Amino acid sequence: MSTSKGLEGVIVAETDITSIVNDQLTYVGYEIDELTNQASFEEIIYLLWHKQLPNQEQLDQLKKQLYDEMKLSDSILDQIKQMNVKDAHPMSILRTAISLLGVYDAEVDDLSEEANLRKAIRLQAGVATIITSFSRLRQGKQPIKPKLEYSYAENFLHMLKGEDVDPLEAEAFNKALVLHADHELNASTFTARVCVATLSDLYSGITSAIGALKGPLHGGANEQVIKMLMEIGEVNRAVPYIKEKIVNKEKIMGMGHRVYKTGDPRAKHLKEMSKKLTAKAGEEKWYQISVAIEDYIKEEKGLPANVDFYSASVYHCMGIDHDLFTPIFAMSRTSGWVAHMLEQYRNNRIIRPRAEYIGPTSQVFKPISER
Ligand SMILES: CC(=O)SCCNC(=O)CCNC(=O)[C@H](O)C(C)(C)COP(=O)(O)OP(=O)(O)OC[C@H]1O[C@@H](n2cnc3c(N)ncnc32)[C@H](O)[C@@H]1OP(=O)(O)O
Ligand SMILES: O=C([O-])CC(=O)C(=O)O
Repeated sequence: MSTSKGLEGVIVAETDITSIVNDQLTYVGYEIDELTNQASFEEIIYLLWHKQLPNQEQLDQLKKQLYDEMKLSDSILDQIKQMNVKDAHPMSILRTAISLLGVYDAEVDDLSEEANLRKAIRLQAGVATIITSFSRLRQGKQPIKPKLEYSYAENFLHMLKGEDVDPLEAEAFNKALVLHADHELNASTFTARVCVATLSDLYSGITSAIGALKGPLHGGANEQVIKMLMEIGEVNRAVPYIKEKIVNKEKIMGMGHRVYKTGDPRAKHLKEMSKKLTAKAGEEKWYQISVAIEDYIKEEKGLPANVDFYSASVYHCMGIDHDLFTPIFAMSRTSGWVAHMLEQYRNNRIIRPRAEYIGPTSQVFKPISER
């Protein structure tokens, strides 16, 4: 048996959802650049779940379904209020609240495609309401209802902030949702697929995936990036700060990728939005510090910025709390997790690799009195 640490380069599934070839990313065969510049997040949800772009009627129906499911029941809201909302990390709250949605779904164990698509809508809508309601509750404010005329991105910002939505922020946020929607067999998507390959349910799959996304080597990196930018504080401190980290053999968050070697094609879009939004907010230094880090790491270590790097300054300049950055990633990625779980159910076999045993052998058991 040969091992591949971290399963690097191992192909364990065929998929017709997302492809990464020569550092080019496509969703169902559409180039990510084209989708980012032209598509709404709702069109991406439809594309990932149905493998085709929606027509106007299909899109309107999806938007209405999402809007209808964006109202959380009082019992779920009451239980969120009972959680440790002041101190717990929002990813822990989200993981628990998504699991609760499954507790209240009568068709939780109906694994038919029709039931799974209904559950998918509840999950995709619920994740937005959970994050925004929780965020308002911990500030002592009441949750805000969605608006039918708003897009998914606009509704999230509206339900979070309780204000009219700024068009540039809505554009940036929609792009971020499109860019984070799916990414082949990343760690959280693989986790979701492993979970449902036992024929467990969709809520369990998303709950497991949120747990995997939370870590700083994966989705949790975006929160670590903003922490780093805040610690650096001024542009002239960026390079000395990074040099010290490298000397101490610490990883620079938002840099490097398992699959991309020349560059993450999503990063440039977020970089562009970071430039625009930091300028609008009069906080250009976050963009300038980010560019200084990116250039230095590229030159010194040959590592590219990944999707988590520039999303940090984008969300910061939109006034979003830093600990909500990873939940926002989860909100977008719910669309991809669902698509992959549907694919797994359609052609399922339990996922059960092997490990090579390297521990002691031929041990003789001694009763506890002799140990
Ligand atoms: C949405 C996402 O999940 S994107 C990734 C988000 N995660 C991060 O940004 C965290 C920082 N990055 C990393 O930890 C890694 O690059 C990962 C987890 C993304 C990929 O990990 P792997 O493919 O296992 O690469 P691995 O960690 O083995 O790194 C290979 C080499 O590059 C170095 N390296 C990789 N990333 C970084 C980094 N961010 N900073 C400094 N050095 C790095 C490693 O130290 C290692 O060097 P060595 O060969 O001299 O020991
Ligand atoms: O693919 C990966 O390993 C991580 C990543 O970029 C993502 O999940 O978007």
